[in-house]
Amino acid sequence: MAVYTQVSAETLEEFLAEYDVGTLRSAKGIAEGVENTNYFVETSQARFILTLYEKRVDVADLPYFLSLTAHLAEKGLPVPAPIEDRRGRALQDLCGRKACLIEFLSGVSVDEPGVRHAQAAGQMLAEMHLSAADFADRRPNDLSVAGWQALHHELEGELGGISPGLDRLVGDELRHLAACWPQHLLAGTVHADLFADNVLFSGDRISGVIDFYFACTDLLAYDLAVTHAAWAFDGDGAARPELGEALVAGYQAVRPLSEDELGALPDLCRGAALRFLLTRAYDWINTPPTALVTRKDPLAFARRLEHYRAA
Ligand SMILES: Nc1ncnc2c1ncn2[C@@H]1O[C@H](COP(=O)(O)OP(=O)(O)O)[C@@H](O)[C@H]1O
Ligand SMILES: N[C@@H](CCOP(=O)(O)O)C(=O)O
Repeated sequence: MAVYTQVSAETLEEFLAEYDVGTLRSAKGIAEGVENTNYFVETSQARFILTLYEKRVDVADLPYFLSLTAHLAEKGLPVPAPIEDRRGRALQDLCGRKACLIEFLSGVSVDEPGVRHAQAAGQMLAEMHLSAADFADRRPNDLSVAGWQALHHELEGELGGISPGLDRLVGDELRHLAACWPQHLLAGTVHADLFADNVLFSGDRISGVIDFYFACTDLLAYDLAVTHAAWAFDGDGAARPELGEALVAGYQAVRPLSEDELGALPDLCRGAALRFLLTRAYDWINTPPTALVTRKDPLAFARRLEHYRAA
């Protein structure tokens, strides 16, 4: 459930009156998602998503995220463009939150992706990397090695409560990654959270890429590693190598990886698995049982990490 902030029909009508988008026909809260409040809005002219940014999004980052999606949409990628009101403003204040009216993209996310989905996801990721090459804004990745160390420090002593040995696994892995994390690979603008629930498909074709709220400036190959950790395993965490291969092949069909990137990929995948292990563990420990949000299982990424370490 992700409708944290209620918007009445009257308030929404007033809000839409600032835009050239027609008049309100219907609005419905969207249950999927965890971070923000999302409404599906239909007007006499078109369909939209209305997002109200909740507490975990840093308001100072919003102009970066909105400029990036506008940039990619202008390049013709299926990325939801922020809609501007008559005065040219995309970022608004609504019901005590920052808010944005966003282009609606059709399609559905796939629960159990197949090889063709993974191949298309890899291709799309590379297309986004190329299309963002001239995007000038920068945002450091606060969830890279230093961020993982800080998270581990906060969680120390508590990880064992999730699973015995987890604290040791994370500590060992952090020491390894801090010592070998690549510094000189090609960097650029990355999505950093391209999980299957953020990719909309119409058949085998990608009709939408959403949720750019972890986007940042980091190694392009790390973004591929994040996508690998997200896509190349089944729901129980068992490896699906054919999906991983299809993903990397799709990526390389658009942007071939350098020798150095290929060589670094195993460690980058370990880092990606650790990143989601840590953020999920943080949420696991800090989300009160009464919260509306369903916590995601950190151990699914501990299993991925073990897989990458063994490989
Ligand atoms: N531009 C869009 N077009 C169509 N559906 C969207 C769009 N943006 C979000 N959604 C829908 O809203 C849901 C939640 O969006 P998401 O950005 O993942 O939320 P959160 O950031 O809270 O996790 C998605 O699963 C999707 O169904
Ligand atoms: N993809 C992350 C969680 C981020 O949540 P999202 O709903 O904003 O994609 C994970 O699976 O841990």
